[in-house]
Amino acid sequence: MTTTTPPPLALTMGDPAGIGPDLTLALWTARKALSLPPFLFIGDGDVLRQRARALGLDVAVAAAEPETAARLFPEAIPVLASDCTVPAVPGMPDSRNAAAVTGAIETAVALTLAGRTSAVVTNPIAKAVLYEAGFGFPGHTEFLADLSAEAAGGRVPLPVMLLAGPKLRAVPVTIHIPLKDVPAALTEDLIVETAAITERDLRLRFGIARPRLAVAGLNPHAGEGGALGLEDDAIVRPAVERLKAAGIDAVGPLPADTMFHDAARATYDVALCMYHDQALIPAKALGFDTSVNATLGLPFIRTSPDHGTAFALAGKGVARPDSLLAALRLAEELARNGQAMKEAR
Ligand SMILES: NC(=O)C1=CN([C@@H]2O[C@H](COP(=O)(O)OP(=O)(O)OC[C@H]3O[C@@H](n4cnc5c(N)ncnc54)[C@H](O)[C@@H]3O)[C@@H](O)[C@H]2O)C=CC1
Ligand SMILES: NCC(=O)COP(=O)(O)O
Repeated sequence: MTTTTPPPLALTMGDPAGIGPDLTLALWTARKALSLPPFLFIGDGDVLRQRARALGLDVAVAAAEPETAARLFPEAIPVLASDCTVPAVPGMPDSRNAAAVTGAIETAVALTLAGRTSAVVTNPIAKAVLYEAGFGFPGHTEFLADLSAEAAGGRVPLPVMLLAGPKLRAVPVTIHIPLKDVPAALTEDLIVETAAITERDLRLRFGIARPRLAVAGLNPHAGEGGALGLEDDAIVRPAVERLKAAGIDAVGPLPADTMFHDAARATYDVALCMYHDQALIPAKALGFDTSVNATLGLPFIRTSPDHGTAFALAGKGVARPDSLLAALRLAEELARNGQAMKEAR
């Protein structure tokens, strides 16, 4: 059993004009009551100071390194600088600050891979704002996979998006692509690889001894025997058969419209969905404030709130910090499980 204090979580700034700073401040202000896990905020300290003033919060901010963050945390928000180019105005994103946003993510990954922070927790980014500045990835998920290549042995790992909440865990097999491109992107291999990563991470990181996977069909009624689409029988069903042959507890293809009600959800640990909204609509409908977006398949732990930048709420003190809190707690738990696994080896 270890007696050492685990490294802090690395919490990235996200879009400085979004609600990330509000949520960070709200949680830190309630740190004692919440027994908040210590984090190192990677971003612009002035953004936190200015937002605290706007919200009437008495918050101290202190320059820190991972090694000093936990000691400083009771008195101040520890900040490792990734500074904005122009002042951040709540609700008014500016692509000139893109380098500070993406730089914070890069730093968080590097620190976590080096073992100096225990997990990456990301505040929301606005994808379109980053695209304007030339960001070449659809979102965090794909960017984080790219940043993992060296640590993963030189190959960009397949990142798996998991929405995890108290009522549902759901994984979209295809992620940030237009709906019209989904059928072509959906292959037997992609389903099998995504399912295998999900099964392994649920077992090893989440401690579910034998995860039960429910695999959704792509088409209405899972294709209705081919009358409503061919992909379910041609692609999804053979993938499920391969998973079963590999010893994974998988069923499907299931009609997606009847797999998210209470009784259906009780029969599985994770729903494997064929496209983004098939997974994220039920996840957010069942737990917008309690679900966490975690990335599986990476050589480090990453979690995030399930929501976005909510620009209309930034600087107003009304954004709910529950999902970010859940993300910090899940990151702490997964890091603890990972540490216990290492020590048990
Ligand atoms: N992990 C990430 O970085 C994510 C980023 N996004 C980005 O966020 C931007 C805005 O996306 P939207 O689709 O508008 O989603 P959004 O999640 O920002 O907002 C959707 C609705 O939920 C409300 N809302 C969101 N978070 C809230 C909170 N904590 N408390 C109270 N109400 C909250 C908003 O006011 C809005 O009505 C986009 O640029 C998108 O790319 C979206 C999802 C995740
Ligand atoms: N809708 C979920 C989302 O956009 C989050 O994506 P990511 O930035 O975590 O890849």
